[in-house]
Amino acid sequence: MPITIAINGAAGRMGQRLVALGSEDKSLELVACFEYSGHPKFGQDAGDVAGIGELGLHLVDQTDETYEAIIDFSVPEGAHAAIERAVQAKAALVMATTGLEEQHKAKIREAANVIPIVWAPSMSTTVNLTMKLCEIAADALKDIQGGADVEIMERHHRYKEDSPSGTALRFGELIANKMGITKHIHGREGRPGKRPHDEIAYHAIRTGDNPGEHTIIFGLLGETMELTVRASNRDCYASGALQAAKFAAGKKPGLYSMNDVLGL
Ligand SMILES: NC(=O)C1=CN([C@@H]2O[C@H](COP(=O)(O)OP(=O)(O)OC[C@H]3O[C@@H](n4cnc5c(N)ncnc54)[C@H](O)[C@@H]3O)[C@@H](O)[C@H]2O)C=CC1
Ligand SMILES: O=C(O)C1=N[C@H](C(=O)O)C[C@H](O)C1
Repeated sequence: MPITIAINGAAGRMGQRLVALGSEDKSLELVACFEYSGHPKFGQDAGDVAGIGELGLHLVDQTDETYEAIIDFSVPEGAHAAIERAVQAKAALVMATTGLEEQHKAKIREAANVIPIVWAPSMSTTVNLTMKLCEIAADALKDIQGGADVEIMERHHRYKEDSPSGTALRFGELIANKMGITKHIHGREGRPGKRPHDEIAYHAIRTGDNPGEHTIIFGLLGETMELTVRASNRDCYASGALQAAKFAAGKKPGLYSMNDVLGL
């Protein structure tokens, strides 16, 4: 039997790719497409909006359908609604929205007591693999003579609302934990003076339609290592989220990561 899924934020850039890929996947059945009622395409057929032709599923803000998993790519308020929907439906939740505030994060942790939740700032396989590689690098370089400076650059499309990306922040958190770094700064201007070692700096670039790239720089005296991971379109995130929904449906309550989903 296919796993029944719902998508929250279904008319968005990511939502449309989830509708397209989710409706093609024979192991899944797309049963609900949620959207904000003020969206200009609210009420329209979700397949038409996604550019794949009529699916017979409309963009709604409520439904009588039951589903085993809900995938959220929306905004913080939408994420809040998705958590409530998942708890009410006793469904698994895939939480992909970034830029969440502490109140939303606390709500996710609380909900994980009653439902299974996969929560990750990036559902991409190569991004999660690069995170592992960065942890290895950070561990190896933490005590290197002369020190290793870590800086994180990310590039995204002009429409992105949060900065730096959730993925950049996660890279920084993982590296900081390994290297014992406590200071996180965002860009530099004026005369900040000599760079302290105990610092990770984030640089966020917003141009055009870039679907996302991250470069993590480990700068030593005499040599530099850079790890770059780059999406060429959004399907790496959408297919990862669908894989996460299959993984989580029917699992016991708890918080799961993409490492759990991907077996990394
Ligand atoms: N974890 C991951 O792998 C990835 C995460 N993201 C994150 O996903 C989020 C969405 O990204 P995009 O699709 O590019 O944004 P988008 O702005 O194109 O789509 C967001 C959609 O959510 C809808 N929405 C707003 N309020 C809502 C509500 N209360 N209930 C349901 N839907 C609501 C909007 O109308 C819009 O259609 C962002 O936070 C982004 O950073 C994006 C790509 C990958
Ligand atoms: O908004 C986006 O587009 C993306 N957001 C996520 C993030 O903030 O990390 C993931 C990906 O980089 C695309």
